[in-house]
Amino acid sequence: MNKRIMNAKRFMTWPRIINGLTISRILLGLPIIITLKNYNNEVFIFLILIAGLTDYLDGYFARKYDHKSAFGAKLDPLADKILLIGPMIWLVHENLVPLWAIWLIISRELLITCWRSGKTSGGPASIQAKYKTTFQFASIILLLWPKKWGTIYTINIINKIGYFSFWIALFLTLSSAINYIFNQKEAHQN
Ligand SMILES: O=P(O)(O)OC[C@H](O)CO
Repeated sequence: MNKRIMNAKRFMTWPRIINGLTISRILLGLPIIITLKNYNNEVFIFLILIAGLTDYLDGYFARKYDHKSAFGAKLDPLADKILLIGPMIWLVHENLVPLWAIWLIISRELLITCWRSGKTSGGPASIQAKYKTTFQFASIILLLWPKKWGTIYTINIINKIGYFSFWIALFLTLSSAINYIFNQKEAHQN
């Protein structure tokens, strides 16, 4: 086999691919903010969906190839937070959600990051927290749905579903934090 291909294969180990996917999600945070600032919501949706895909794939590969690690358990939720905090602040900027709700979410995310940093296991994400992140993603996407992608009527409905999802996300954000802190055995390793 060609030496270069062999070297590339040796470099592309599963832990590197998994962490690479997670880090790419962090890096997507900046272009995502720039697209929002430029009101380019079409590209924003495209980028955030790619970020969502990396979130799915890093977890999928970690489970499939049994490469779960404490480092990965800490990095993966942190990447989600770094990615989503920008669009959440943007929701306030656009008067789509109240400032106090985003303050609660950001405070919770900082608190749980601090809690997780002290865990030797990495404090793997609970199922409830995974739903929380899914609802955060979904509400951001639906609230910032491009105006060109539908009629006034359909956009209005999409935005309303997004607004409703946002409150579910807030509820899950707070309740999952309470479960982490008071019921730590419920956390799942996946
Ligand atoms: O609530 P956390 O900090 O456990 O984060 C959950 C992750 O974002 C799920 O992928």
